[in-house]
Amino acid sequence: MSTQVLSPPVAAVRLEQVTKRYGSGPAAVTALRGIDLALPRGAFTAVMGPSGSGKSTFLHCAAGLDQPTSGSVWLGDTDISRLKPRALTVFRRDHVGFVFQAYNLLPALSVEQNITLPLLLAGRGADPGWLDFVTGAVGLADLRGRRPSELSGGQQQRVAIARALVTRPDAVFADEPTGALDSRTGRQVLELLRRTAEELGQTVVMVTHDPIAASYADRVLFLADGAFVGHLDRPSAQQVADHMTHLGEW
Ligand SMILES: Nc1ncnc2c1ncn2[C@@H]1O[C@H](COP(=O)(O)OP(=O)(O)OP(=O)(O)O)[C@@H](O)[C@H]1O
Repeated sequence: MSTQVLSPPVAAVRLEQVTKRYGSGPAAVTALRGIDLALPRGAFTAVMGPSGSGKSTFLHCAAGLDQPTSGSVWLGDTDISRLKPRALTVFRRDHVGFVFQAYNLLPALSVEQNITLPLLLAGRGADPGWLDFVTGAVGLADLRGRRPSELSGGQQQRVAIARALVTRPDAVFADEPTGALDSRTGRQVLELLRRTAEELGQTVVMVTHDPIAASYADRVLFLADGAFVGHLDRPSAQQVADHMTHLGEW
């Protein structure tokens, strides 16, 4: 009888003993304290925590925008903490999607040109089927020729989400993606992020201050003083808010 040995699936995002210190000597600040974390493919994860708990630092280290002081960060099967700056830039462009509070669209380019910009920069052609799918999924099929100035804030954020998805990245990292939107438009953007995880199997990691935004995630991780101190699965906004009050001021 043979025994089949199945290797565990590779996590989309994995941090091993990640520490981040800013500065040195008595003024040094330890923003992340030995983070160990593995996020499965296709999961929508929200990260919450009080101001100064290390959320932005975590996102920047996990997404390869900043280097940890020690420890390793893996995206798919690549240890990005070992990459040299040039290789890291190329890796990020091809394997990581970003959505920020500011949409960062290029005003002179059309919706479609903004969406396909990461492919252009990578010297890759767009797969027309995937481009159509992504553009339709974010509800922009009829607006492909418009300029960003001819779009609402929510529509501009949807262009940014499509741009983040177009390379089929290992993970999409979102930093307060609804911070500049009214609550109704914000909910549509959150619903879209949730659908990209559910329907496209896209791994999404979102940092937010907003318990309602966090309640759209499969799992909410709580960060306090540079360490993860708990999580809630598919919580309501009220449960997230209650948990946050236990962590102190926010
Ligand atoms: N470039 C930097 N130099 C020195 N200290 C920094 C730097 N960036 C962040 N810090 C410190 O690291 C800690 C974590 O900061 P970080 O911005 O990651 O927290 P945060 O949870 O995102 O905060 P907020 O919710 O207020 O945006 C804080 O004490 C902050 O003052």
